[in-house]
Amino acid sequence: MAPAISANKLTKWFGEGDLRAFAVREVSFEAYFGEILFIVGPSGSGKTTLLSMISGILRPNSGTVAIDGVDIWKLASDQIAEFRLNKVGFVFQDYHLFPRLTTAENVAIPLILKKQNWDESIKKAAYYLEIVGLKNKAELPPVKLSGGEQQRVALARALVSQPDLMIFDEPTASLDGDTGRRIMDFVKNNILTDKRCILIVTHDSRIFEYADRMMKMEDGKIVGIEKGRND
Ligand SMILES: Nc1ncnc2c1ncn2[C@@H]1O[C@H](COP(=O)(O)OP(=O)(O)OP(=O)(O)O)[C@@H](O)[C@H]1O
Repeated sequence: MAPAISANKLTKWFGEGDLRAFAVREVSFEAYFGEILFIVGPSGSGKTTLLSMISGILRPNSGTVAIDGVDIWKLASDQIAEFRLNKVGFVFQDYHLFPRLTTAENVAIPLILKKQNWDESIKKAAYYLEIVGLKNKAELPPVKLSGGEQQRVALARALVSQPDLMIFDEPTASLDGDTGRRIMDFVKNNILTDKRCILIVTHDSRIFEYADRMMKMEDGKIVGIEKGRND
């Protein structure tokens, strides 16, 4: 089986000439199905830039990234968009929920984008809301939900496409310690499968115990990969 992610000498710079600054330099690593890999490192060390290249958002200047054996930056741009929609589930730090839509409609968005039937999409959204324990909140707008509940709506929305790769950007930053741990317990027990790889960028040391491995970045480079404390 191919690794979930295989990055080879991924490099991204911004600016040209004297102003050229490297955000990510020749980063190579593999991540595997069935693991939770944390990416940690100081602000500005290149974590978001790296995630953006892995998930088909930002084209590298050089290097390659294969997701489940597919070299994504060799795909045509419409295929890259399809890859993003089908293979990657994003959970953003501030959830990115649409305030005027109900919780179920928010979760259904990826299906609507894939031109699936509205009623079917809402039905599937209800199913994933049940998985994240929010079955009875389907009709509410996000503003009526707590921070932890909104985080779970974002999770449900990332799950509806059945992605192989789930990417969480600071998933617990705005949550209290208990809620953060509940979310991470949920991710570990209900979302991680042996066919899924979860990548988490975080500064939150309260959740480091959930990492199978931790990759540390500094100044655009990987300076260490160690086994996490997760057993
Ligand atoms: N669009 C851009 N244009 C110019 N420079 C950029 C751009 N995006 C990122 N950078 C620079 O690249 C470097 C890495 O940024 P990046 O956002 O990847 O770091 P990070 O580790 O995710 O930081 P944080 O933890 O603060 O989110 C930084 O020096 C940043 O200023």
